[in-house]
Amino acid sequence: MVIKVAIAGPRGRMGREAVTTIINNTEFLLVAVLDSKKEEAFLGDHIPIFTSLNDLIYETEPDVLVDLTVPSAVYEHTMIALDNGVRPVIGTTGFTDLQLEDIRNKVAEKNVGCIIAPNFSVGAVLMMKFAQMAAKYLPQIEIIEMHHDQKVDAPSGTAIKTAQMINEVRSPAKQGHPSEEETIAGARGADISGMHIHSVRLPGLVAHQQVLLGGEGQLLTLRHDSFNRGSFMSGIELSVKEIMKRDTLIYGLEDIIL
Ligand SMILES: NC(=O)C1=CN([C@@H]2O[C@H](COP(=O)(O)OP(=O)(O)OC[C@H]3O[C@@H](n4cnc5c(N)ncnc54)[C@H](OP(=O)(O)O)[C@@H]3O)[C@@H](O)[C@H]2O)C=CC1
Ligand SMILES: O=C(O)C1=N[C@H](C(=O)O)C[C@H](O)C1
Repeated sequence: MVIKVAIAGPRGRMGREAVTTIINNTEFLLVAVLDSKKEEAFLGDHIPIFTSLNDLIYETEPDVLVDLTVPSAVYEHTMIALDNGVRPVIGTTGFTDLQLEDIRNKVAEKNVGCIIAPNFSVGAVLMMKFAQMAAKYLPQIEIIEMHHDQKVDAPSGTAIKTAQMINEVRSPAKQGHPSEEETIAGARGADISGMHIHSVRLPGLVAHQQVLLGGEGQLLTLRHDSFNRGSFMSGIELSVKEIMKRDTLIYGLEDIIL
């Protein structure tokens, strides 16, 4: 069975690459795209462009919605898709905890599968898993994530997910000197249960993360680099296929890759 896919955010850095990936895969049919504006009726010569997700779903009946947009739009897209029985595969980052909880409840209510993947690259998923394994033994941790300077959310979804996975094995604990003080606000980065996340934004970067785990006289560094957005495409293809078999919320690709 060919899977009917719609993509939200087709002009973006990720969306452009995802359009090509989905079109080139004979297991999928790209039925429509959702954009924030409509300068033309079609993408290429025949893929209709919509600015309303409700209209897109009504007219083209996709099985799966791949969302690669912005934090301010993705929650509404996810809820509309679930309400209409369309399975969301979400790459967009920047969800609040409350939004994630709402989506979890909506998935349970509708029995429609949904994947929220803060990072689609297998190397990044492995880095997060290795960090979780290592955190049992080296629980003093700083995460440094580095991205291109057009990214709107900080910290990255990957860094937050890494900290959440580490939190499953690490008890909350303040790190550094007990009475340390920031003389310039933000110097120690964001604090998640005592771990610190530092966000770097520079032109030329794509997506990079280091997890530093310190111990007496030693440092373990786990590092992953995405040098281009092709690194995320096999994770999108896998997610689209996998979500057709699921009816729960999958938050993080580790649950289907590892
Ligand atoms: N999970 C993963 O592996 C990865 C996730 N990401 C995440 O994916 C998202 C997109 O990243 P990136 O491609 O770099 O971002 P871009 O800013 O390049 O692309 C976002 C696109 O979404 C469009 N858009 C904005 N609002 C809407 C809307 N309401 N409906 C439809 N389209 C809309 C924008 O159009 P316009 O500019 O005209 O408003 C733009 O074309 C980010 O959240 C990023 O963090 C990125 C890489 C990998
Ligand atoms: O905005 C990006 O580029 C990326 N966003 C995701 C994130 O926030 O973790 C995934 C990857 O790091 C690229």
